[in-house]
Amino acid sequence: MSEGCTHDCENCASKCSDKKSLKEELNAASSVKKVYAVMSGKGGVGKSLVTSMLAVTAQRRGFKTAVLDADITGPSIPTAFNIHERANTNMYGIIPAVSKTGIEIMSLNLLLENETDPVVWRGPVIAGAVKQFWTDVAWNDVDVMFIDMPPGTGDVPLTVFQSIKVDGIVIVTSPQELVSMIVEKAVHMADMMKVPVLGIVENMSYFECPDCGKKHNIYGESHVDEAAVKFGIDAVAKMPIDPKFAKACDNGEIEEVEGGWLDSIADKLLG
Ligand SMILES: Nc1ncnc2c1ncn2[C@@H]1O[C@H](COP(=O)(O)OP(=O)(O)OP(=O)(O)O)[C@@H](O)[C@H]1O
Repeated sequence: MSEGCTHDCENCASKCSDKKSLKEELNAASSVKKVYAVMSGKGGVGKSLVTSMLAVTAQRRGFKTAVLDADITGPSIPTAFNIHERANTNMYGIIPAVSKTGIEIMSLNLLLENETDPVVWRGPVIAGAVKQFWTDVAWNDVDVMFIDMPPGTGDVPLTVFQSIKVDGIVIVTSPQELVSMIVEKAVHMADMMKVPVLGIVENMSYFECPDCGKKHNIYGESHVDEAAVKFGIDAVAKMPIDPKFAKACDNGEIEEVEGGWLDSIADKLLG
């Protein structure tokens, strides 16, 4: 152990001979090729909506897709995909739920007796549950997995980056946020974790009048393009405010939503 040991071998610059990786082994029966984390600076900006829509886009493009819902205390992914059953297990581990179009999903809601039960757990227990979604779930030959992260840059995002091999990050913001600051925090965390930020989505960017098609910046002018240039992020997407998104999430119909708002991000992630 070196004198300057930080006990964080993944990110420590010391050249110790006994460096240990904190990365967790994927379940032995699983295969997951690429993993992308979807982050936001605060709750309610549409991170779960963007995660779901990216997953739907990937599945439509022919990639075997999965969603790991790491938003343990506010899981909204199962509802968006109309999944309300409990998860089963077999000799290989926990079997993820499968959506109508074949997307594999794991969320704490699939393990609760009642999906309305609150999860009143401390940080390390929550972080442990997320790790188990990687080590104990039998993901079946997945090409691309999206992780719906809890908002912010706290305990659970840290655990995800330390224990799971993440290939890239997508940041979701809204025009009301101090975009530059939010993006900068996420970019710094990504740098520390040595994971590239591949795209930014500005959700609720504008409202498009259904009668005349004019776009209105309800929450003010967008600054996401400036932030993207500042931090060298080349894939930017803007999603409108549209009640059909909220309705689709609430009714479990996210796989029926059509539109290419996230194509620039999907092109970057999926090629
Ligand atoms: N562009 C949009 N237009 C209309 N409704 C939206 C839009 N984006 C998100 N919503 C709705 O806003 C609510 C919050 O969205 P969502 O759950 O995706 O946010 P979140 O950032 O994941 O929140 P949290 O981190 O608290 O889970 C949902 O009901 C969702 O359907």
